[in-house]
Amino acid sequence: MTTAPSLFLHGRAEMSGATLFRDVALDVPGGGWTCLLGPSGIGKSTILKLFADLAEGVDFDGRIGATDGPLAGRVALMAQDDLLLPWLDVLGNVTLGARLRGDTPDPARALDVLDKVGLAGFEARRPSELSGGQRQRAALARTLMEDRPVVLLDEPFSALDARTRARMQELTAETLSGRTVLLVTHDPAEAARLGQKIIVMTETGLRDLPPPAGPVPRPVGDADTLRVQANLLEILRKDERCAPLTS
Ligand SMILES: Nc1ncnc2c1ncn2[C@@H]1O[C@H](COP(=O)(O)OP(=O)(O)OP(=O)(O)O)[C@@H](O)[C@H]1O
Repeated sequence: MTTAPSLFLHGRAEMSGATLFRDVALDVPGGGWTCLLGPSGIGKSTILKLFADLAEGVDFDGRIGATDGPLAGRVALMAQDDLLLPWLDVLGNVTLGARLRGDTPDPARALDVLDKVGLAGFEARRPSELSGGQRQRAALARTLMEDRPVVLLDEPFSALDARTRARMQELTAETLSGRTVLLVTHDPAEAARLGQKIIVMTETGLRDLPPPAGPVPRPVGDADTLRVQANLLEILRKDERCAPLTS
């Protein structure tokens, strides 16, 4: 893996003349986890797609990229929709990135990652033969297979039961250690566990919140983590348009 760069997105976005978001100033530190929260429809997924150069139909006016040069070829995106190809089995989906790049797929590594996400024995199934949570873990496995310095995760654990979610957070934090990770989540507990930078996006801008102390993933019962989780929930429940903003 090459060095994990810092990212920036400063600007506004429109689609068909309608504003998606305005005057966002987002800075994502390199080599760690940044968590982005905010109300539904505020533009979080659009930001991930802009970084991945997959924001079809979106007019972005501003500056976006990595501080050390072009981002192209250095980004893996796990979209909100799992985007598993229905005609491929799980193993085929998980090794798809390598085949699309013209690389030799590594089925042994893919089977190891599938084992780690709890899908050992599911490699020959089609996506239609999986539950929602299993599909999401297959998509996670595909993302973890990509050896990219920048990883964008759009609600990657949203379909998982609490126990599996905690385990997948730990696996993902361990696997992506040292990479630049931008995680979109609606879950304050998840942001408090994983965020080294925590940002709430509102209609009027971005608000940085101090993260808990300690390395990620933080223990679920850690007192500082629970305090930040509660604080985040309070902030998300309030009308953010009235809250003081830092940018
Ligand atoms: N293909 C599209 N055509 C038109 N509008 C779109 C399209 N995709 C997204 N939008 C609009 O762009 C805005 C931002 O959407 P986006 O998916 O980025 O929000 P989000 O914050 O990620 O929401 P959620 O938390 O519900 O996933 C929304 O108002 C949405 O309706």
